[in-house]
Amino acid sequence: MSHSFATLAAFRALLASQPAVDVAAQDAAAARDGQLTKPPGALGRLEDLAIWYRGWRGGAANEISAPQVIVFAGNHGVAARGVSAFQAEVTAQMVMNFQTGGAAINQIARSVGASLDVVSLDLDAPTEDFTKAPAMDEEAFVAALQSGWDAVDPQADLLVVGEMGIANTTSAAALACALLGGEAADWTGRGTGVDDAGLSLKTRVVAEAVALHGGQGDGLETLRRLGGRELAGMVGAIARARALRIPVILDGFICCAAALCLAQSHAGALDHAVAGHLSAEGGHARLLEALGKAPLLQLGLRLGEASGGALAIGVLKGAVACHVGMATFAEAGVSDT
Ligand SMILES: Cc1cc2ncn([C@H]3O[C@H](COP(=O)(O)O)[C@@H](O)[C@H]3O)c2cc1C
Ligand SMILES: O=C(O)c1cccnc1
Repeated sequence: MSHSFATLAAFRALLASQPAVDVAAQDAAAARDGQLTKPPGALGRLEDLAIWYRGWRGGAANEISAPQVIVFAGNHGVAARGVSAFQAEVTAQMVMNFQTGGAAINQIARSVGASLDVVSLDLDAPTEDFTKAPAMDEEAFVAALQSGWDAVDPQADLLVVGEMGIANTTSAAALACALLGGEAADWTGRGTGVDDAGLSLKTRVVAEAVALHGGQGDGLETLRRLGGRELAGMVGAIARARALRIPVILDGFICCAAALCLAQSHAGALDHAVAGHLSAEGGHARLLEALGKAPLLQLGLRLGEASGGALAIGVLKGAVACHVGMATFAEAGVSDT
């Protein structure tokens, strides 16, 4: 079942009626986990992951065979302030690179057996510079949420969302600072690699943006003001995955900043999501702590493009494969003491 929502109020209403975890499926998975041929707890977090995954999928126990990766692309008015080490044209150029298979995410998605969709969101119409005005009006914001909602494949059994958008670590830092407090400097990192002068300019820009838009509304309203189309696209997709009972792996700092907006508007809206990795971008560790999510991987990545989340597909596949395929002590004739 798909929905279109003409207004933000309609999207909020959908969020209020999302499915909960299937407790019976979760309990059955926990019971099965206890009977598998291994010392109790010996598969560590893989055991919790498998139980969590089965709880959200419900129904028959299957291995993960149809993971979907979606990369949303958008352009930011604030890029004109010089907050990135790269120019805004790179967003569209990288979309071409995704389409011809030349980016990191193309290789990673293929290596873990995931499909890859790239959703380009009005690259010719950057959002407003949010140091001067809200990034998006409601119409643009809702359209981006809807694009994310529509991009999820109902046949997928796992979703990873990520982004491409020059200057979007500035947007992510402003969102985290506005919603979680602290100083702009606590949340502002080097992104694509700005130098010291660039970092201090970027920190001032984040502070200006938070002074203008902080405390003006809940997570979704803050996302409209300080976010971007690709961040809103990720939020729409995470919400649609919940409606379809598709578990989600979050990517790095930018993805988690977008996800934070959803969680701050609707408590529990990320219960069907895990954190794929800890990014090297300053602020991600604190952001994950606020989300209450421990990362699956820590590889020093600071790329975005869903790359860290997609790498974590392999971990989740391994967890579910063990859960589904292992013999129980009784089946294998292995003594359980
Ligand atoms: C060639 C290239 C490929 C990328 N792939 C992801 N990003 C990442 O860098 C950007 C965020 O950093 P900032 O806020 O400093 O602009 C985003 O587009 C993010 O996806 C890239 C950036 C570049 C330059
Ligand atoms: O963690 C991320 O999402 C990230 C970090 C730096 C640049 N682009 C993305």
